[in-house]
Amino acid sequence: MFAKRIKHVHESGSMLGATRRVVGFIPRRLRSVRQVHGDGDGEEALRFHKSRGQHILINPRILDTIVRRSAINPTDTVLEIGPGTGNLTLKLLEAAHKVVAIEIDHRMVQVLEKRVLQRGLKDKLRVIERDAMRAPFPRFDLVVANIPYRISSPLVIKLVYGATPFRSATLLLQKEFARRLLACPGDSGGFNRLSANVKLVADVELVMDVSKRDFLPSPKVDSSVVIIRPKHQIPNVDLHEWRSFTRTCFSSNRNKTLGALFKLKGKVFELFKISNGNDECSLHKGDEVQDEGGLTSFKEKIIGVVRTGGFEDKRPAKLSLQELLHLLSLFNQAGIYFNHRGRHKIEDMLDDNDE
Ligand SMILES: C[S@@+](CC[C@H](N)C(=O)[O-])C[C@H]1O[C@@H](n2cnc3c(N)ncnc32)[C@H](O)[C@@H]1O
Repeated sequence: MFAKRIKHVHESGSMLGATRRVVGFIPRRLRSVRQVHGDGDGEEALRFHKSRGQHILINPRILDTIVRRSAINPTDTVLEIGPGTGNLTLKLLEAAHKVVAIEIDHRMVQVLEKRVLQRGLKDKLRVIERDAMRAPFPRFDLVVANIPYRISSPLVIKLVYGATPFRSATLLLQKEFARRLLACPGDSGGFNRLSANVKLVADVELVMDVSKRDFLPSPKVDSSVVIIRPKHQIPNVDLHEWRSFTRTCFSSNRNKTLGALFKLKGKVFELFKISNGNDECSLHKGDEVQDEGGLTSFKEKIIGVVRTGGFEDKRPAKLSLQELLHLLSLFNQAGIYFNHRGRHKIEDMLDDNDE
């Protein structure tokens, strides 16, 4: 109990050292913090929930860098996912025309709104109290956020494959996750389906690494800030088909060759609706192979494309985007298409396992 009531001061650079010293006494498992905001917001007893990724960024230097590197114009509307108690929000409000913040936790919204009101910035903030993965995004120019790491993958996909055009997304992410976004084919950082899907439509830049000590309570992992910028021009490919195709290629052991992957009996048919010329096969997960002769020849056709394209011995995690696109075009030329059950809504895409 002795350490369960801790006082810390938000955002005050002069108090940060003191905060760090206090934080030093917090047991690893501590999840309850009594906060006193440095800007005179009064006491707020808050229990931070690990399950909601509630790790508050307390280092003002990092907060300032995030805002500065986001290059916010005074006319911009910024979307913030998970504003928490508002340390980042207050700085965004000073730089932007408007901030739209989506926060799932009512207690956080209450603290945030109180702090914003006290600063006289209420008119610039719109809070949407919802799960960001379920809420439709409003129009925005930029995203700037220290997000809950649990939703990193679906959130990044929702942004870069979403309908709203935006300039950039500055995100504080788990370090390993950020490295995957930055990875190139063959990198030890782990080029995977997520890397391929994001790289097709966006450029990713590393801004800085952030220590776990810069948060309260301190998470178990280190973090990184990245900036994701949607590309102005993307390859001429059906994005829904591309995503289904990358699911096939990265669906099992990263080290499996494409030859072995596509040879796996049933694998090809298991995950997708596949159209084969006029002879449409609509097989879904769990379906049995009905027409052994027809499907076997179809399977051979698929393997033939992999072989004649020179991809049989190659591994998906080592293929460049150009090579992946080339393989997809070879399939299409052979009358083989990948469509994820014909589903085209972004919400459906979010079920995907990108990691
Ligand atoms: C890592 S904290 C960031 C807090 C604040 N932005 C900061 O930098 O100090 C993540 C915040 O996201 C909120 N959150 C968690 N899951 C969410 C979701 N699905 N949709 C919206 N907000 C969520 C949490 O309640 C928490 O306030």
